[in-house]
Amino acid sequence: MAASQGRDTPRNAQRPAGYAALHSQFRWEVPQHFNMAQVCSRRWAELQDATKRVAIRAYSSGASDTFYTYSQLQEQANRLSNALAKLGVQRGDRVGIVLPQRFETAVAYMAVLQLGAVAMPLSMLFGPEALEFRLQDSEAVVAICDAGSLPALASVRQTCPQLRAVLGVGLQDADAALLTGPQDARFETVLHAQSAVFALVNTLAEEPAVLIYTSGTTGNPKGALIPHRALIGNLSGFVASQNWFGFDGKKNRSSKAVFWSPADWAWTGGLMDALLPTLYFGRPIVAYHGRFSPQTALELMRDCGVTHTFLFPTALKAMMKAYPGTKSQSVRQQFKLQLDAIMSAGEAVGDAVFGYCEQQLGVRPNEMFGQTEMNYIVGNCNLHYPSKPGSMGMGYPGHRVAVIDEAGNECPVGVPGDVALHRFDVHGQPDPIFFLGYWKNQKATDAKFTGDWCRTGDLAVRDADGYLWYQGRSDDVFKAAGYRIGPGEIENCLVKHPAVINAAVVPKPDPERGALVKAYVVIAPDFIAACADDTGARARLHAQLTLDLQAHVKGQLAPYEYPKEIEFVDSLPMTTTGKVQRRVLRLQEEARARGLAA
Ligand SMILES: Nc1ncnc2c1ncn2[C@@H]1O[C@H](COP(=O)(O)OP(=O)(O)OP(=O)(O)O)[C@@H](O)[C@H]1O
Repeated sequence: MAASQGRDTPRNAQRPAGYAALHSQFRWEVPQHFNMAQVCSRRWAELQDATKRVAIRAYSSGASDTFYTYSQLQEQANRLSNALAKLGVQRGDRVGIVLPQRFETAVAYMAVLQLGAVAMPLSMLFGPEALEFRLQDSEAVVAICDAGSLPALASVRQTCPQLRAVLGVGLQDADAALLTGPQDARFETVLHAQSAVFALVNTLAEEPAVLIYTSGTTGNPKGALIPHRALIGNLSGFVASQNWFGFDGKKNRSSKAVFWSPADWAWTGGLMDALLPTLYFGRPIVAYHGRFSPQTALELMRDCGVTHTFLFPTALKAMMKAYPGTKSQSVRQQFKLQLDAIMSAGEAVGDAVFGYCEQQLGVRPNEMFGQTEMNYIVGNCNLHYPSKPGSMGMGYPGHRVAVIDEAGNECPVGVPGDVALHRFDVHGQPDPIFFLGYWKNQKATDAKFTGDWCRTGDLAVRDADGYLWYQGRSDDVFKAAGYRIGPGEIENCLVKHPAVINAAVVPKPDPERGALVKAYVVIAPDFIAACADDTGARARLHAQLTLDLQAHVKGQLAPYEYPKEIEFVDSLPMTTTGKVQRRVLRLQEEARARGLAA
């Protein structure tokens, strides 16, 4: 694949002048003692306006919203910290938090963190097996859940003997019957009985704060242990990707920044890129835990006056198909949106989604790239170095990011290699964003590093301006007839076709070519509606679409990139974080090939 094919970058161009200055002026300031809860809640709760300063706005579509202030957040967190301490939770102990976006979730994080314990986010979508694996692996001593997650949690109670107590938020009497352990209790009852005063444990910046399991896109999830200082490491990227998050003095927008993201607060994107940085800046974040739909998302942003957001590519793709906009009115006008910044990450954004944000949502998006282990390291900042559609941007200030080869040497412009982050910034200071290591897995931690470079396992090429262009995960990139294929580019091209909602490209084993390019495609409902109950018509639609999509890709990409085979499916296998699990499809192809050979 030609590395910077079709990208209109003059070969002799320089990095934008502002970018170099941002890097050289930037200095990390990491105090010896630092606690995420101190900076995200306590310091705001001590201010005079704490009883008016909104921390969480709980959005209820159609009904009236509930506003929670920083004062309430801190008071409830203090009560919960006292309760946890009474349950014997100590500095360094893990506490599972299986809650959706709601006020009590923020309370739980603040309480665990200010106690010096380690918060372990767990998704509401986890079934018993997923919960059991993480609770056992982490040896969590307490879990905080709500009625939605309690049944799954209760079903694995017996096999997690180290779990001393389960605290249930907002339970009805019927739910509460599932609280069977001697120390299990309703969250509200426990908090009510505790003092509202708690002295924060003055943790070291280096101490563990969060144990977060990777999404398992490529294999078994690994527990990444994140220290308190990682929040500081995230901030330069957060501020830049949110177009200065209201701190652009000229526009004086700081007093109206309202944040929202549909990203689950139980994964890195939701916790470290949304909830915690918003609270760090003392601004309100909207909490909504209904099902995501493009309509609800747009209405929520309208009703709450959301100015800043993180929308993952899958969500933007769904919005793009449901609300393409009209010639006379953009989606921004239709919903009276006030967006100042859109950050998007988790998967490649691609120029189709990029164009949608710009033309329909009225904001040039900032793609960001990072991972649980070292989040928010690369991206764009439209106020200082404008996004290029399809590029994931450059290392954010304070992060020395490069594309390296197997030996750990930087690759020349246009040559693909591993995206890697150096342990030290350009001034030789340690980069605070790094995780501490994988939980109980030193071997995997060591394998991540080549000298001082930490490899992300993602491939990219750098253009002459220094922007990085995503090529795919090392595990997802494959060879077909001798050509290197990055699935992202082909998938991006497929979703530009009006009939396609989502697509995943994987290798199909082929005796002659080694592999051929195969696409799994989800068709937009409008296209299927006409032949829903007619299998003959559906087969004809598939045959016609196969030809159309092949021609569509051939017309835009290199000839060897078009999918030789297309399979139409109702949905793609996804992680709970909304990422396509190509691995599952690849394994399916391999199994089918073995079946044929047998
Ligand atoms: N802008 C982006 N473009 C392409 N891919 C991205 C982008 N941002 C993040 N990613 C992908 O998401 C990954 C980080 O996701 P996360 O840390 O949640 O775990 P995971 O890598 O999906 O799970 P696992 O390590 O268990 O397979 C990155 O390594 C990268 O593959």
